[in-house]
Order: sequence, then structure tokens, then C-alpha cells
Amino acid sequence: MTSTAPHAPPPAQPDRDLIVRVRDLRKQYDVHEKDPGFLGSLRAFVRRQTRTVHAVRGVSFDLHAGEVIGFLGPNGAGKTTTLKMLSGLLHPSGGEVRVGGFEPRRRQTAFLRTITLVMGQKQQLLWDLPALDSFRVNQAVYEIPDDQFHATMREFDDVLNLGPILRKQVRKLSLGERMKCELAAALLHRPKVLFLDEPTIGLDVNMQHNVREFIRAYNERERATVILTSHYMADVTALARRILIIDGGAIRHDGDLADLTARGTGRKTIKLQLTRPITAEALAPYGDVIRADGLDAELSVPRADVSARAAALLGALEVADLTVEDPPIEDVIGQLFGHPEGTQP
Ligand SMILES: Nc1ncnc2c1ncn2[C@@H]1O[C@H](COP(=O)(O)OP(=O)(O)OP(=O)(O)O)[C@@H](O)[C@H]1O
Repeated sequence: MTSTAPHAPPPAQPDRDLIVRVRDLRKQYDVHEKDPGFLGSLRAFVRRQTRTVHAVRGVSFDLHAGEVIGFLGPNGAGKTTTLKMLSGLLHPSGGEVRVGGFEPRRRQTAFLRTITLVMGQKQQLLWDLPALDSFRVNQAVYEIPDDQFHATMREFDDVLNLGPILRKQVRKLSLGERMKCELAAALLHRPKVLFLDEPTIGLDVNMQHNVREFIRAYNERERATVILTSHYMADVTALARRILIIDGGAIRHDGDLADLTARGTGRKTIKLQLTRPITAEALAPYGDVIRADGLDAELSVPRADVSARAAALLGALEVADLTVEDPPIEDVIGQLFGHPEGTQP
């Protein structure tokens, strides 16, 4: 008789696709406070008063290769502080972070080659020199071989049309031109993890679109992992499937964009185009009037009543076009977290 020894369970496979692992991450700042004026300064000099600001309070999440997440929250929610800890610029007060297997705070060379941090409100390009000089500096810093440098420049130029602006002094570039160069400079070393903090801030709609398309193409080509914060929901809805919402330093939602919209306000928006001008009063019986500008109107109605209200509108008015949409994501987020103005500053 033969006996078969029970098979040992196979060893757990490491999750090779796990790129960012954050556990119970915390950051607090000790802020010195003083009352205004000379007396306040004197008092603070004699007895220093300190207050602790809990900017990030126990945040946990995982990100896999190629994933793009929208990292949203109202002003002061803790987004920038989290991104700075992920990129090693700030040391956490507690918890764990791993990015590409590295501990960011150690800022090892291999880690710095893996990541990039773009802050729309801060510039990295040398102000008095042409952008091309900053690109050359980055080439030297990251030890990018010449052929790779030229190939990357050609590829970025195809999408961003950098040619005409590379030799102009950075201080003379428009905001949009500068942002294109900032992004290209930040991605020259082909990082696998992108921390993008408001990359489209202040740009006009066209330029926002260009920057978005550039990020999308880069993400697809490199299978890069992207964390994106933006006050422009169009950036988020165009690029991210998954949304992380932070408020008061803690994660309030981590899931699909679609789930968030469904969880939303319980209402839908009916958009109307009419053949005759109409007033808000005349539309009021059909729902909450958001807008009534002559031939265009928008109504907010409960989700459950959409069909009945749409049928009533089509029956009673001369409607050229009628569409039903989810409310803007800003409204959904604003309502969920008690910031009625959404995440707009
Ligand atoms: N160096 C600092 N010293 C003291 N408090 C700080 C410091 N940096 C940030 N904070 C505070 O920490 C909290 C989180 O700030 P953080 O910049 O991370 O928010 P945010 O979500 O990026 O906001 P915004 O959308 O306005 O940029 C805020 O209350 C902010 O005032």
C-alpha cells in the first residue's frame, strides 16, 4: 500500500502587479500659532503655542500596474500631503508606504527613476533658460542615453507639438506652453509611476484636452500607474476608472467612478431643447428647474420618476430634443460629503 503525503499548499505568489501599497498612512504637522499684531508676537515669544494639524489620518489603498485613479477631495483634504509622502518629499508620521517596492522616504536612485511628481502650481523648469536646457539637465540627472532622449523627444513632440517652443526662454512661454514642457520634462526618464497634482490647473479647455490625451497615451504605452488630482472633473472622468475620495485626511470612498455616480444624488438631469422659448415657472411642475434660457432648459428629477416626467414633457411641450444625464460628478461628491459646492475651490 502506498500512502501519499498531503501536498503542502503552494507558497503565496507575490502580487507582481502591486505597485503602490499604502497602509494606515498618517501625517501631522505641528503649527506654531500667534495672535495678530505686536502684542501677539510678544506673547508668542514668551509662551509658544503649538497646534497639531492631522493632515492625513490613517489612509490605506493599493494600486496596480497601469491603473489610473482620480484622487479627489475638497481643499485641505490631504491630497498633496499624501502625494508628497508617496514621492518621498515628506516623511510620514506613521504607517507604511511602498512604491514599486521602495520606501519613498529613502529617495534611492532607483526609486527616483521609477516615479515622477508633477505639481501644476509649482514649476521645475529653469525660468531664465529655454526649456530644452532643462530637458538636457534632466537627461544628465537621469543618465538618459542620447538615442533614447531623441526618441522620447520625438514621441512627446508628436502629441504636444513642442517644436516651436523648446528654444524660447521659459519665462516667455504662456501657461499652457509651459505646462506642456513641464510634463515632458517630468516624463523624460519614462517613469512607471506618475503622481500628478493638478496637472491642468489654469489651462484653457483645449490645452486641458491636450494634456489629458498626452497622459492617456503615456499610460497606455508605458502601462504606467497614475494618481491624478484635479479640480476639473473632465480630467478625472476622461482618465480614471477608479476614484479615491479623501476628506478631513481620511478615505471616504474607494471604488469605480460608475459606482460613485450611481450612489450619487438619487436624481437625474433632463436636458431639453425646445422649439419655443419657455419660462422657469412653466417648467416648474415637471421638476426642479436648474436652468431655463429661452430654448434651452435643464430640470433635476428623482431617478424613479425620469420616464414619467420625460413623457409628460414630450406630451405637453414642443420639444426638439430631450436627453437624460447623471448629475455632474462635482454635485455627487459635494452632496456625499456635505460640501454643496462640490470640490471646486
Ligand atoms: N507645512 C504645513 N504645515 C502645517 N499644515 C499644513 C502644511 N501643509 C499642509 N497643511 C495642512 O494640512 C491639511 C491638508 O493639506 P493638503 O495640502 O494636503 O490638502 P489638499 O487636499 O492638497 O488641498 P488643496 O486641494 O487645497 O490643494 C490642510 O489643513 C493644510 O492646511
